[in-house]
Amino acid sequence: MPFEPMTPVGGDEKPSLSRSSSFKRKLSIPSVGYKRVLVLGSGSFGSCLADHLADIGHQTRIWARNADVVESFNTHHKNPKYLTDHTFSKNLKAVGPEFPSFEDLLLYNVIVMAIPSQSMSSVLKNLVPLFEEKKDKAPLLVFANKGIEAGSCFLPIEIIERECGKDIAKVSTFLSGPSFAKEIVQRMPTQVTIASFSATHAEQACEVFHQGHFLTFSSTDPVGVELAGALKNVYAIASGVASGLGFQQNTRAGLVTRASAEMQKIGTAFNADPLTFLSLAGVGDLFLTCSSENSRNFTVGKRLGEGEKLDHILETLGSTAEGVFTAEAMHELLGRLEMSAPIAEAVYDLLYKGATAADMADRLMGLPSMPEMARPMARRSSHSERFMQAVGVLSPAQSPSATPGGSPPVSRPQSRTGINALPDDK
Ligand SMILES: NC(=O)c1ccc[n+]([C@@H]2O[C@H](COP(=O)([O-])OP(=O)(O)OC[C@H]3O[C@@H](n4cnc5c(N)ncnc54)[C@H](O)[C@@H]3O)[C@@H](O)[C@H]2O)c1
Ligand SMILES: O=P(O)(O)OC[C@H](O)CO
Repeated sequence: MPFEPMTPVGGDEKPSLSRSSSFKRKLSIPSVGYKRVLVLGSGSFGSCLADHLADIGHQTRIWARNADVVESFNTHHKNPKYLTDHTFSKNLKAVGPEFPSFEDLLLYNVIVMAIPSQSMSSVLKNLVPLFEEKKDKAPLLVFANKGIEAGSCFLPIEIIERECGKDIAKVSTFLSGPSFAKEIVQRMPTQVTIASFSATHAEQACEVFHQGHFLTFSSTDPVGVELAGALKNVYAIASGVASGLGFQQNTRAGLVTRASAEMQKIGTAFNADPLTFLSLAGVGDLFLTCSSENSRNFTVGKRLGEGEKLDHILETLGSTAEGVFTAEAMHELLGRLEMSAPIAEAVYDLLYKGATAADMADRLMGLPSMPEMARPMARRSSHSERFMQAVGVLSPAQSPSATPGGSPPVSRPQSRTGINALPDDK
């Protein structure tokens, strides 16, 4: 589908927030100018981000692998499967069901990927010829998925490095934070983090998305942001279980706080900045997802707590609950890290080992008393070191094998909060 000349959609006129609620802000032209954006993935999140980007003036195409979805977007401005009540921006056009050709991919200067983490790799492979051709002039890449790949236990940035190389991984950007798609399409005020090892790319991505109802904050801690986004889904399942069992606010607040401590501890092993876990992508998304039935992960947990079987829940959920896969990957990862995280482990046993919701509650409330706060400890594993070396944030000279008798220097600032290492660290 050819592009018009690079002017704002609708000429010089600012697009209006036609479907906004009482919260209306004047739109401004993004400071990076209008872009040609391709959104890959036409589920809830890809659709809502494409709607936002088209509405604020970017020439936006959404790729759907289903012909009916393409037809419905282009004819009725509707997604027949997700966010079905919403009428999408008339400026948004769909392409597909075939993946865009190499020549078409050359037209875009921003590519947003909103494919569930377990399928991300297969879609990413289609972009490799583009990256090989464009080398350091690759389009700005924004990844919006929140999960860990089962089997490899890879974060999205590691999948990118594996499929596309470290040069692409280093400039990729990751959008995360408290952001239910169904609220974004209603133009409810939403705030997110966009992170990259490249501050320039993170800031550029922020400028593409930033508008009155959708605020962006940049970060240079993509690993912390991705870990937080993936892990909160597992803890949302735990919080849902508590709700399904009939527990109330004390339980949830305690669970979320201990979940935050587990997340910081795991983050430390990945050399993530502990402060990231206090950000929008950290506690922001953790609070949101652990406290709302609009969360699919919370819903899975709640239905398990009420006694439903996992297979039936997943068959009838109708949308992706990343936490189910991430719980399995996290179990494997915790083993490799030689680290315990009792809540995450209890979710794994509930999903994969036949434990019941009541078993889970007994186990977590049967933990011994312990100091709540412990000194932070950097517990980097060979898993995280391999990855950090691959993307160039750790040189081989800094690895433990090159540092007789001790851990290598850790480049991130040390936490003063003291809550990122739990007292049961081995
Ligand atoms: N929905 C939200 O509110 C929300 C918010 C923030 C982040 N996210 C994250 O965004 C990611 C996508 O979630 P979602 O809510 O859009 O999921 P969804 O279940 O609503 O949709 C998933 C979409 O991906 C498509 N898809 C799956 N495998 C594919 C493949 N191999 N090739 C092409 N398309 C494929 C499906 O057809 C579907 O359109 C997840 O990682 C999720 O955690 C979602
Ligand atoms: O519906 P969930 O549980 O996948 O959560 C969606 C988003 O991650 C919320 O920020």
